[in-house]
Amino acid sequence: MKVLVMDGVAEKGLAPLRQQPDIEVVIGNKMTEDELVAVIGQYDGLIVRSATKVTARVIEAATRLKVIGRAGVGVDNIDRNAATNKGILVVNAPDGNTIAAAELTMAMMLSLARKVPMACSKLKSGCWDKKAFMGMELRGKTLGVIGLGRIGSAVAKRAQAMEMHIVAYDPYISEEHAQKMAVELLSLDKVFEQADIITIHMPKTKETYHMINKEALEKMKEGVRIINCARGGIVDEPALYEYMVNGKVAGAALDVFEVEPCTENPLLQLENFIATPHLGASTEEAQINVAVDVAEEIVAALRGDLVKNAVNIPSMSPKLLAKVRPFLDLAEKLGKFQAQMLNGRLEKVEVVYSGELARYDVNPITTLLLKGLLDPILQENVNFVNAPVVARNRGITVVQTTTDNAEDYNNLITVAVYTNNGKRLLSGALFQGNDPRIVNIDGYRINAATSGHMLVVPHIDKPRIVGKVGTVVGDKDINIAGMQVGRIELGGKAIMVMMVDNIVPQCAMDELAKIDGVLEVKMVSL
Ligand SMILES: NC(=O)c1ccc[n+]([C@@H]2O[C@H](COP(=O)([O-])OP(=O)(O)OC[C@H]3O[C@@H](n4cnc5c(N)ncnc54)[C@H](O)[C@@H]3O)[C@@H](O)[C@H]2O)c1
Ligand SMILES: O=C(O)CC[C@@H](O)C(=O)O
Repeated sequence: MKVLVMDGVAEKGLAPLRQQPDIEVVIGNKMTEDELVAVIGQYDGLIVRSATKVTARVIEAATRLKVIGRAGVGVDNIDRNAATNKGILVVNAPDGNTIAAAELTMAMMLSLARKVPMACSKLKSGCWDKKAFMGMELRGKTLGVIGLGRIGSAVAKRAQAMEMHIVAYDPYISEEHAQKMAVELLSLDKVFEQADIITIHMPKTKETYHMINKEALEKMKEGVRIINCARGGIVDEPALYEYMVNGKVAGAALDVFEVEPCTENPLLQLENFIATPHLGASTEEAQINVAVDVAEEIVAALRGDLVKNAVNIPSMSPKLLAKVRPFLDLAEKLGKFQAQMLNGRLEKVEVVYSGELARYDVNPITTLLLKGLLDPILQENVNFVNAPVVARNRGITVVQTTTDNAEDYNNLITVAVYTNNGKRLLSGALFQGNDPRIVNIDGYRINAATSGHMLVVPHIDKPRIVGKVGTVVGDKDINIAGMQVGRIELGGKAIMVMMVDNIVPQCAMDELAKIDGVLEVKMVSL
């Protein structure tokens, strides 16, 4: 396998990749989109920071690519929709540069308050000017944090040590988190009204694009100071320029710009404006951290293991993953089983999670079930990343529900698939926490393993059917390893599940179908 590493990702952090004997690491130089399009087809993995743009064209040309890793947080340089549609996993390294970005924010705040960069450059130009650089203390001032995630929280904590009062706006975090941090959660307008300094720590999205615009600046305090170490484009730069020139904004510090690299921006001419060239993550520690994190994720993804920081699939903590993992395997097997039992065009999938499972986030389990179900029946590659999108694109309705009632089991996954020819039901459970079993097919109770080859024969419950089926299979020199028969009532419909050591050939299946009382014959290999 080959992994292309772009954008000067720290070599020291690539050790987890370099240690893999079957993975070749190729360090790429800066490339245009066309150049990347020309070479990307050779790679199984790609690692970028922010400079390389992984566009839809690049993804289209990436015929073997399985994973794109971002050595950092923001994935706005990667076309996630295109990657998801193609089944390419996108992972990031969200924790490694939190402190670096928070410390740069503190540096920006202190620089704005004490005008350090301006005083320094004046002195270096030969002018000892004490009067021009009267500063402001941070103690007692109100800091408005917009986006109280990892970096926003780290900034709040540091600012509290400087005896600042912290208010924050973040519609997606809990009151409890804010309370724990001793941060007052307010509406955006209230933050604008109260803050002496505003610092931005959220992603660039449709919602946050130009959030700091004329209207917002109008609502802020006279003499406000603004910091953005998150993403360019959240601050409307011409509006900021206008409000700095008219004096409403006393100072601003930007590490990120709408267009980067940024060397021509009018803001750079302003005395009270501080700029750095996207240095938030530029510490040796952060670069090694993010490189190690992303390299480990790439290895996991290429090995088919679940990753911790996927941005286009449901993620889970390692602790939760350990608990849920056996259910993921069971769900995939149930999907695969159903795929081989299907008769007709798939229209709807209903999954019911019962018992202890109802306590977990079941979305990833449904995703694996869909992968198991759709991958064998579709021409396109269906994986953990694109399974829900593939189902949606094909008009297959997916419904999932949870219930505490698992009948006789501690946990139970029941999947009903609906086709134009009717409904097929299958249930599986984990016995003793890690022994996956199929416990019900179309309402017939059975107890079958989720591995190997199975001949599934719905039939009429009457003498000599089992024997005849066994004879046909035996005549083909196929060993029968075990058998289960499930029936609801004597003489009614029943199901036979025969565990066989080899796949039963089609000619034998045709012969079986002709046996009087046999209703259907399906070969299932898990
Ligand atoms: N300058 C740099 O080099 C650098 C380095 C690291 C991270 N970053 C950027 O910093 C930002 C924050 O990173 P993080 O690790 O703290 O991410 P995070 O995901 O931990 O936090 C982002 C927070 O923003 C909040 N948010 C989302 N939409 C919002 C909205 N409309 N209004 C208010 N809050 C909103 C989220 O709820 C979340 O709490 C990201 O954009 C990241 O790309 C920049
Ligand atoms: O890689 C970098 O230098 C910047 C990373 C930063 O913007 C991020 O979002 O993690």
